[in-house]
Amino acid sequence: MKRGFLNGSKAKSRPLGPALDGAASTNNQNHAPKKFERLPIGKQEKLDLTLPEGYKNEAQYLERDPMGGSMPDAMTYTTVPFGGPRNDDDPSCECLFHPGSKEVLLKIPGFPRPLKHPATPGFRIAKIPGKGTGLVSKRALKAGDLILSERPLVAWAQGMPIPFPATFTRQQCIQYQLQETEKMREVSFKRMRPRDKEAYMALWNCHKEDGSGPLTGIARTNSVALEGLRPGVNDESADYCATCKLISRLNHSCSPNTFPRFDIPSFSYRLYAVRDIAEGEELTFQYTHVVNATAKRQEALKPYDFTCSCTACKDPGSDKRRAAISYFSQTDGVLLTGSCLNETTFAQCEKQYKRIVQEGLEHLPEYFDIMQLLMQGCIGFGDAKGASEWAAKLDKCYWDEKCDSEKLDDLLDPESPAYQKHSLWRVLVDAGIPGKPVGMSQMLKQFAAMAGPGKSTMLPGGGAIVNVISPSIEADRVKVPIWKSPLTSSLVSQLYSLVLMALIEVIANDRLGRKVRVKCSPDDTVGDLKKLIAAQTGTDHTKIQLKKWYTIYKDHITLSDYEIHDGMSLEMY
Ligand SMILES: C[S@@+](CC[C@H](N)C(=O)[O-])C[C@H]1O[C@@H](n2cnc3c(N)ncnc32)[C@H](O)[C@@H]1O
Repeated sequence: MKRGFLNGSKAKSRPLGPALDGAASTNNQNHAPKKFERLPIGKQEKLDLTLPEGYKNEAQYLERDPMGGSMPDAMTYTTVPFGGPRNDDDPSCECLFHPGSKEVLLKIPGFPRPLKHPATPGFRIAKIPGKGTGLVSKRALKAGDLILSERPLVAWAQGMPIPFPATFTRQQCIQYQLQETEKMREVSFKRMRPRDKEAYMALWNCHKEDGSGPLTGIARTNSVALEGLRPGVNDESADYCATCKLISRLNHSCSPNTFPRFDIPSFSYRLYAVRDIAEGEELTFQYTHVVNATAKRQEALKPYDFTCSCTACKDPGSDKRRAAISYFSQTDGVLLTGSCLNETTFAQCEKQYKRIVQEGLEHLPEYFDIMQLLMQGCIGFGDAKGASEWAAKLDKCYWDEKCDSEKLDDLLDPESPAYQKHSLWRVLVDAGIPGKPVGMSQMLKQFAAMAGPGKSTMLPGGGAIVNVISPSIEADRVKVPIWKSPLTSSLVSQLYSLVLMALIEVIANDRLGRKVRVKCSPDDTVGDLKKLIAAQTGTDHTKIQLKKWYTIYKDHITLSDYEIHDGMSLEMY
């Protein structure tokens, strides 16, 4: 499962989930996988491979001294805790790391720290009709309750540095990748304790006939995304997939009621309830991006050999609500901040919150974001009671990495003096009620604050160019026009919509068939567009060339002069 399972697009709402031990979306294309490319999602066509004579995988895999660090250019086998388990009950995890990952852990004082267990376990293992084994709540759980903590059995690099014979087709490369991956994992497996080996081999495997070996098949069925350990390799494919004895038994739901958050210092997952759960209810997780429409979700779940029959899959109104959730978080929601809400946009945020709850999508980052906005809006309107109710909900979102209880502490009591001192206190009442003017400089400051340090340029004469980098849309760019008259708060929110509408989306295709989608303004120059592409791909913008047929686009010419329009595809070299 790539619960948060590794479905590969936006880290923000990345599903965990089994099966996705490899998230390349390019598996149908006829090119060799790149150096760290993950194994593609889904079942593969099994092929008999004959290697070219004398061909050998030269990649280096080292079993190092337990306290030693990584070697450049070599993968490292290691056990957490380093040096092996400290006693029989100490959970251990066998790892295959990229260079640099082990160093991240060596720097953490007291690594690995003890696991944080709930006072009483919140689950039991049970047979679930039609789903095999699963987990069920042992007692009534509240949103934010810790259900269990678990160190994975294995944490393996998803993309391995496997060189491919030049004569191989893409499908042959994938088969070779499966075979070589299995060999590397066998070394790791041999290092495990007998009872951990047994627990691993007892897990479900839906990749028995596609050329995946047993270790890889089980990892592809059960692994959970593990991020944040790849300082040496600037490539998403260099993330890890972890397989657990318990969490890997969670079955899928499109409205999951749990989320496993990985805690690096203790090298363990903490499984939280994301809403109230009744005693005896099945505990579930998402295997794929659940904001997608039903048909798309069912397609993505095919490799797991089941058809999802959860409430959302059967509710004809669900797709529309999920599309509205997605649309809001990628458009209006991106630009709104607590200090620029008004009655209308606040009401839109409330609707977004209700849709998320109705769809049972509390595990998504969007749930935390919208509640934060609503809390800030209440502060801006001078409503401490309303704000404290949102603060109390936010304070329980332990599964979300943005949850910071210390910051919320002061806001739990509506009588707290922290409200009067808050930088947003009554800003919407004092400066932004409909009809009251909001200064140009105030609006620009809001845009600049959204963009973050160094992302905006104030223009002489009163305009600004702001690059808004939001977690959900990675490189959106907003041009704030020169605005001479004072603005009311409702004009400001209209302006946000206008700015969004004015943006076009251009698709840059590279030679390997990968697509980079960029939102930009028709007034942008080709040079600007290259910078936006570079911001998404992590490449140097001066090295990018954009073409369409025989036209090589020149940096100083605008997109509208080249008649580049919304939805147009360009070739990128
Ligand atoms: C990661 S395993 C989950 C644990 C598994 N049920 C077991 O017995 O070990 C994934 C497999 O569980 C089953 N499964 C998961 N979610 C399901 C669902 N919503 N409906 C039916 N089967 C499901 C499928 O067989 C899937 O391939």
